[in-house]
Amino acid sequence: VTVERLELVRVSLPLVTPFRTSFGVQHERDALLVHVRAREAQGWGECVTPAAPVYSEEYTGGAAHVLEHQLVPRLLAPGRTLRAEDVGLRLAGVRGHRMARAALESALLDAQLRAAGRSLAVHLGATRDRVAAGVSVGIPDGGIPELLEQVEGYLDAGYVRVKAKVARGSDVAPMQALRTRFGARLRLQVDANAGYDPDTPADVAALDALDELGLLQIEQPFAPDRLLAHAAHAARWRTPVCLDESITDAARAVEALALRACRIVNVKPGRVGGPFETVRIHDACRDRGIPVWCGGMLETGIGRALNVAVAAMPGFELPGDTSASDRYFREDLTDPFVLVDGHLAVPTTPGIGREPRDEVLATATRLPLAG
Ligand SMILES: CC(=O)N[C@@H](Cc1ccc2ccccc2c1)C(=O)O
Ligand SMILES: [Mg+2]
Repeated sequence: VTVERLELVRVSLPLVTPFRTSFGVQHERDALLVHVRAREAQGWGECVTPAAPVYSEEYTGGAAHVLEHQLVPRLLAPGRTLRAEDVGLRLAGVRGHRMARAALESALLDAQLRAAGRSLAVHLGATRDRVAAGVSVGIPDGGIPELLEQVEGYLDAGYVRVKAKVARGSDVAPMQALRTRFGARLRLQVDANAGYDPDTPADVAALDALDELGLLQIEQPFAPDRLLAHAAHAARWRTPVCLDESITDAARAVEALALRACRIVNVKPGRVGGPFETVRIHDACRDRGIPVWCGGMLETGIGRALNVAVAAMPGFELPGDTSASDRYFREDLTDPFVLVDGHLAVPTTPGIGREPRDEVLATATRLPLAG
């Protein structure tokens, strides 16, 4: 497509319930979107960074800065007519900033596919027209009683599996309470968001105790770079280790698998640099018989639309965190994703199949990057 105007759009959406993880608590989603106006069509992408560098090194202010001062100028230097497939090449000289890149690449791909009248799901070779939805449950302020209440509500809503956040001091007891309340049949996994230290005996003891609870996975117990530590403990545990923050791109995924650091991968298009790196990770895991699932970063409907199309790809055989819009927002930025029989419908219209609603955009701040 030929880019005529490129803007950053920043909008904050309140969360329906506070979302606490081992790295902090969120009360709203401060979203950063890339809006591409090309001659042929418009496109939208979402940068999944948190407001602070607590999940990875990236954060929204830094992403906005690197997009404005580094990524967009490089992208448009050779000329404004380009394909989404060229973004990786044009940004090849830049290290990291994968969440910022992902927003740019997916916005361009959205515009390109809209211009071609082709849905993202078809473009990605999706094989499903609806995807099973799991749910990620934070550490509630109200402790175990509130956790049981929240999980009950999500199971009633139809979510097919529950992922519970764990952290030092909030791990074995709440998970045992879920087992006691919902029985061995509850499809339950945990996500530590890198909150434990492999060299702290008490931390390892807590994880060893979680390993006794028949969980589907233990996600990212240790820091993202500690692949050997994950491998050492994965070998001791019955419960498969899933990595999220560690898996920054396909090359890292291949190394993590070769080191046996994990047996499952949480793939997030917004984390790994965009749809094309996502396909590379999907293919690398599939070639090695490693199941993947699509994680979430509290995206608005823009990022959620990308995730749902990705979750419909063949290798995404495990339910992910692509929950319905109302899990996070009373009013989504786009038409909502609604849970039906525990599944979300994959958009079939051109591009990502969602765009921001004008009334919510009215509250947004715009930063022109190229025009
Ligand atoms: C659904 C889920 O658990 N997501 C992340 C954690 C997470 C939590 C809170 C966030 C807030 C702002 C941006 C990104 C965030 C990511 C995860 O899988 O590890
Ligand atoms: Mg995670």
